[in-house]
This record gives sequence, structure tokens and C-alpha cells, in this order.
Amino acid sequence: MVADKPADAANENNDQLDVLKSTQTVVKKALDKLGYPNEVYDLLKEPVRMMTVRIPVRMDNDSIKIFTGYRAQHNDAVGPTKGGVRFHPNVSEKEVKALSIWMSLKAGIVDLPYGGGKGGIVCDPRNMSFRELEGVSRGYVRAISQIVGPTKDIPAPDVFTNSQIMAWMMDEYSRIDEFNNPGFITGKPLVLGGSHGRETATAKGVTICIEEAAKKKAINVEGARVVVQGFGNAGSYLAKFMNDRGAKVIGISDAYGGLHDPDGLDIDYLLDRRDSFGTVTNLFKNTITNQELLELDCDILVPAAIENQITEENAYNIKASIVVEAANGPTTLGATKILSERGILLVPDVLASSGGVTVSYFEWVQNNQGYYWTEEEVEEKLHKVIVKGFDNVYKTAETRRVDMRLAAYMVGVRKMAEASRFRGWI
Ligand SMILES: NC(=O)C1=CN([C@@H]2O[C@H](COP(=O)(O)OP(=O)(O)OC[C@H]3O[C@@H](n4cnc5c(N)ncnc54)[C@H](O)[C@@H]3O)[C@@H](O)[C@H]2O)C=CC1
Ligand SMILES: O=C(O)CCC(=O)C(=O)O
Repeated sequence: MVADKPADAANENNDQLDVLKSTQTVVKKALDKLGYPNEVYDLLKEPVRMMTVRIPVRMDNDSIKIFTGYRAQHNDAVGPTKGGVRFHPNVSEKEVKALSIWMSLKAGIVDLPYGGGKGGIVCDPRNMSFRELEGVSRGYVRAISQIVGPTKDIPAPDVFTNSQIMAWMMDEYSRIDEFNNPGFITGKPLVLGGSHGRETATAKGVTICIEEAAKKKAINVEGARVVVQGFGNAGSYLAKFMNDRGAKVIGISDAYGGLHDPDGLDIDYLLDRRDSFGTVTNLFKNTITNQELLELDCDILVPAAIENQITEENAYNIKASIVVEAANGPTTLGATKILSERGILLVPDVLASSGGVTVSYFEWVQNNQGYYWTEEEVEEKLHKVIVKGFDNVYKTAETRRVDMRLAAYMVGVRKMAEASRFRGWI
């Protein structure tokens, strides 16, 4: 069973938990602050294109199951749209739309030549065989093939998707297109044109944001107490990078619960034992709940799982001085206000988790040029991009006297608004 939402979050105003509505609210505020007229908001409040597909798959018991999938393309004024594909039972049209807007904002903040896109399939890969997963992945690509491609919309991994799934999707697209087309998708295995550093890129980007935020708060990362919610791609590598830098990772969790040790957890052991879905707590008896984990006494808290985890219900109980959102949408708007008023430095998702799409961009560039960079080259480029994005957002928050989320939206929305204006759309 997946515990996808904290029980007490259900009490919060439903609008707050509606990720699309809250995203639209902040986009509107950002555009107003920047002085754009209403029609710019009318264009940017929804994706320009949204496709819903039905994917028939023959299951291992020989029955045919029809899966529902989505692909949202938010705004393609700057360039092709780009963003991950999520496999999760809670995927919904609204969620995919919000995720595509966040991708546009990320691309704006780290200045990539992309707009935002996002996809999702309603399914639970934890209960599916390898063969069934391949069927869903290939069926999805066949269904969306007309609107995606290396110069149209470039997918990538997200929750419960990985480099194997990207490989199947790339192979299916290449068959349809009748030539090998690695630039169709990023997050591929290295042997199929993947980039060094993509696997760890999201966590690397979060690590750089933590370092920058820690400087602002005069906190030494070495020795700092860190709590990470989610132990998948983003969370587990982040825990490792924090551990490697001498921080004390005192709490981690997955969908089933959390582990806490005030003296620091053995991260290398946990990394070794987690499964491909980021599950590890099932191996332990003394677990805590995800809610208890979020409220642990620590210096740095990193939600790296799913949406709506820090809400008005628990925001007053958060003890960290810095909250860095590796996950997309983990904090509601009400909670953002409470954390900011409490002087907690919140590094918002659209900045903190932009390392993944940045190295995906590097992967696409390498595929296009057919020449590949070393891990060191990728890391150096990533570092420059994230530090610049952080500085821009932090300075905007200071000079415009707004919270970090609104500042990030102001920085992120400007490029697509300007590109849409130059194209004569608005
Ligand atoms: N993979 C990537 O490159 C990027 C991921 N992100 C975001 O980071 C977050 C995590 O993504 P990944 O690490 O890629 O996914 P993943 O599938 O590798 O891992 C997800 C982790 O979250 C845990 N989880 C699921 N439901 C949970 C719940 N209700 N409470 C606590 N933990 C729960 C899972 O057990 C697992 O440990 C998502 O919000 C995703 O959109 C953002 C940017 C890029
Ligand atoms: O790597 C990419 O292109 C997209 C990553 C993603 O889906 C995200 O940042 O949420």
C-alpha cells in the first residue's frame, strides 16, 4: 500500500492542495509584479497543448489492460518543450499540467532553450513485471509520437521511471522515425547516448542549492543535521552527497515510513539495500511516519518525494532552518507563507530541482553534436548554471521583497513571456 498523502493534509483547504490552482496563483502574482498585462496570464495559466492517450497492454495473465497517459506541453515559445514522464497511480491531468508549468519555470530560471512539458501514466510499476512495463512504455510513445521529438518535445525520467524505461521509449521512437534518434529523450543509459552525471544531476543541483543556502544562513554543511524525505533518484543520491560532505543525515524515508538516528544513519548501507523504487524502510522494525520525519529537529530538510507534504497543518512544527525542495510541489502556498514568516530559508522546487533538466539539456546537446563530455565537464557546467540561478532568485527575493517561491516564478516566467511577445502571440 502506498501512503501518498499525509492524513492531516486532507483537512487543509482543497484549493491549497490543488497543485494546478496554486501554481496558477503564483504565476499570476509573478506576472503582475513584472507588470505584464492579463492576456499573458491567460496564455500561460494552462499548457498550449494537452494530449490524453489510452494505452492497451497485454498483461502477463494474457488479459488486455488499458492504461491512461498524458502529455502536457506548457509553452513552446522559447524552444521545444522538455520534461519527465511519471509512472504513478495518482497521476492526473491536473498534476501533469502543473508539472509542465513548473518545467517551463525551471527552464527559465536556469536559462535553457526550452519550454516546459511533462507526461504521466496512471499505473503502479511496483506491481508490474518488466515485460508489462516495457509494453506500457512503448505503447505510450506510439500514442504520443505525433507531438514529441527532438525538436518538438523531449521526455525524460521522473517518479518511478528510469534509464531502462528511457531506453525502451527511445527504441520505440527510433523505430517509428526509421532512424536512430537518441535526442528524442534524455536520461538514457550511457551506452545509448546518455550523459555522464544525469543519474545524479537532480541531487547534485540540490546539493549546490544547499551549499548556497547554507552560506546565506551561516550554517556549515559539514556537521549539519540533514533530513531527506524520499529515497529514490533525487533523495538517495542527495543523502549520499550530504554524507560525503560530512553532514549528518539523521533521517530518511520512503513511501512506507522513515528511519531516524540522531547520531547519523549509515547512508552507504541504505543505498546498497534500497530497491529500484527507492524502498528501504521495509527492512527495519523501528520506523517513524513520514509526518514525524518532516518534524524532526534538524538544520536542513529536503522533501524529495511527492507533492503537498508540508502543509498549514505541519508548517509550524518544521524545525529546520533551511528547506530545499528536491521534489516538485512538496510545500503548499499556505505553508510557504508560514515558513517564510518564520524566517526559514525555502529554496523552491523550480530552482532546487533544476539540476535534472539542466543535465538533460547537456545530454540533448551532446546527442545533437555527437560528441560527449566527461563527468568533470558536466559537473563544472552544472555548478555554474545552478549557482547563477540561485543568485538570480535570491537577489530578486531581496530586492523585490518577496518570498523565494514568488522570486523564482518572477525569474522563471520572464523568458517565456518575452519569447511569446516577440513571436506576436500576445
Ligand atoms: N528524477 C529526476 O530527475 C527529478 C525528480 N524530481 C522530483 O523529485 C521527486 C522524487 O523523484 P525521484 O527521486 O525521481 O523518484 P523515485 O521514483 O526515484 O523515488 C521516489 C521516492 O519517493 C518515495 N515516496 C513515494 N511516495 C511517498 C510518500 N507518500 N511519502 C514519502 N515518500 C514517498 C518513494 O518510496 C521513493 O523513495 C519527485 O517530486 C520528482 O518530480 C525533480 C526533478 C528531476
Ligand atoms: O530531465 C528532464 O528533462 C526533466 C526532469 C523533470 O521532469 C523535472 O525536473 O521535474
